[in-house]
Formats: sequence, structure tokens, C-alpha cells
Amino acid sequence: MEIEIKCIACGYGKHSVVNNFSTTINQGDILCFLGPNGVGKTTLFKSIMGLLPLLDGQVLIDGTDLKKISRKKFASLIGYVPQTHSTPFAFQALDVVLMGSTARLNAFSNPSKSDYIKAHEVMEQLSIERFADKIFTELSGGERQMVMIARALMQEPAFIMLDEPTASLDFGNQAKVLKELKTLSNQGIGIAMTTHVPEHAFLCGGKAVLFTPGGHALSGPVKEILTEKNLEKAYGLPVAVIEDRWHNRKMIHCTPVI
Ligand SMILES: Nc1ncnc2c1ncn2[C@@H]1O[C@H](COP(=O)(O)OP(=O)(O)OP(=O)(O)O)[C@@H](O)[C@H]1O
Repeated sequence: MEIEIKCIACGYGKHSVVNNFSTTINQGDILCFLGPNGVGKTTLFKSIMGLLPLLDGQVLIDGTDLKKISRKKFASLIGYVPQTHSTPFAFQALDVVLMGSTARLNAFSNPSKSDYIKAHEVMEQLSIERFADKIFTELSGGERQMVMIARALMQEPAFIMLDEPTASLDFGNQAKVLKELKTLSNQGIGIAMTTHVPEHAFLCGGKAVLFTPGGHALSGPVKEILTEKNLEKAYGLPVAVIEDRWHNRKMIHCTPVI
């Protein structure tokens, strides 16, 4: 299964932010989107998710135009973890995770016993089982982030799109989320995520899309795209990309030169 993004333009009203952008996401891929603030990564993700109307182009899932896919079917194909998440109601974290299963339910049906079992399993997988009974709005930003990833996993989607999934996480939880995303991609789920940390893209392996300030996108294997030259072009300052070895493991560090 693949998501084909074909020459899309997206933005607000008549104002386009991203123009003529194309890429393909296959199941099992990890595709990291990088680029400076305001270049249009969130706008692009919202447009792919159908939350903003496309100004031009098409998003095809296995050749079928997104517009022809029902919302219910779509939810079973792509899970979405937005950048900010708030809920006006005092739901328990477990309820928020269970909301992921509503994609598969009818309008008036309640989650089944197996949905509850699965929700607990997913929370355990992400080491957040201890938050199950806590009120979502009373969790920290990072804890809420993990709950939202669990909610996306409840949908059992073929793809997950995550907008800055590591943004408010501590050092350890950032690594835990990246490791989890790698595991999910090894299990065949296609992952698309935005990040402001080039090292995270190197840790994930896979492919990268790097937007430069003019909105031009470079895409390809991470090592070919996140070069010193391209990163300097994107962020407007020299960047050192250093290959290293640690206990026989290849590591890549990425540091701005200030
Ligand atoms: N609701 C909106 N209406 C009009 N313009 C918007 C709206 N939301 C965002 N924009 C504009 O669209 C542009 C792209 O914003 P977007 O949030 O997609 O960037 P981004 O690359 O995700 O940024 P960041 O890395 O800071 O999250 C920005 O210039 C922003 O001001």
C-alpha cells in the first residue's frame, strides 16, 4: 500500500504555502520532514490528512483519490498525531486512547472488551499504562504526546503521520518514541513525521524531505539529503555532519556551527 502525493499545492484561502510537492510513502517507510519554522510542514500534513482543502494536485492511496475514500475507511488507513492536542473535556487517558478505536465502530456503539484490552496493551507497549486512569488535561505535554501516539496505534492504521512527535519529550522519551516508530515501520506501518532535529532523521534511517526557505523541497535517502550543504541552505547557518563510531556502531551527529 502506498500514499502518493502528486504535485500538490496547499495553504490557506488563495495563499499557497507549499507548491508543486510530490512524494510517495510506502508501508514500512520512515519519511522525516524537516525545514525551518513556517515553511509549511504542518500545513502539508493537514492537507494530506484532508483537514485542509488541497489548492492543487492529488493525494492517492493505492491509486484512489483521497476525496473518494470515506472518512471511516480513511481513519483505518492513516493515523494522525497532531502537533498540539487539547480536549475541552476531562477524559481519562484510557478514554482518549480508546477514541482511536471509534474509527472502526458504528456511530452509537461503545468500545468492546477487546478494545479495552487492546488499549491497555498499546499503553503498555509505550510504557504509559500508569497514566490510564489519569485525566488527559492534567498530564504533561510529553505524557499527552505519548497518549496521542497510543490513540493513533489503536486505529491499527497502515500509515501514521506525526507532527513533531518528539517536540515536548525529554531526552529518554524522545529516544523511546523514535525506537517505537522504527519498530512500527519494521512491522510494515508507513511513518511520516516532522522533526526539527536532523539527528532524529539519521537515527530513523529511511528517507527525508528537507524544505528550504523558498519552499523548495529536496527528497531522498536521509544521508543524501541531510548534507552539510543542504542543511546550511535550509537553516541559514553552517552545520557540521559528523560520522562517528561507537562500540562498532556507526553514529551521525549533526551540530550547528556557532
Ligand atoms: N490557519 C492559518 N491561516 C493562515 N495562515 C496560516 C495558518 N496556519 C499557518 N499559517 C501560515 O502558514 C505558514 C506555514 O505554517 P506551518 O505551521 O505549516 O509551518 P511549519 O513548517 O509547520 O512551522 P513550524 O516548524 O514552526 O511548526 C506560516 O507562514 C503560517 O503563518
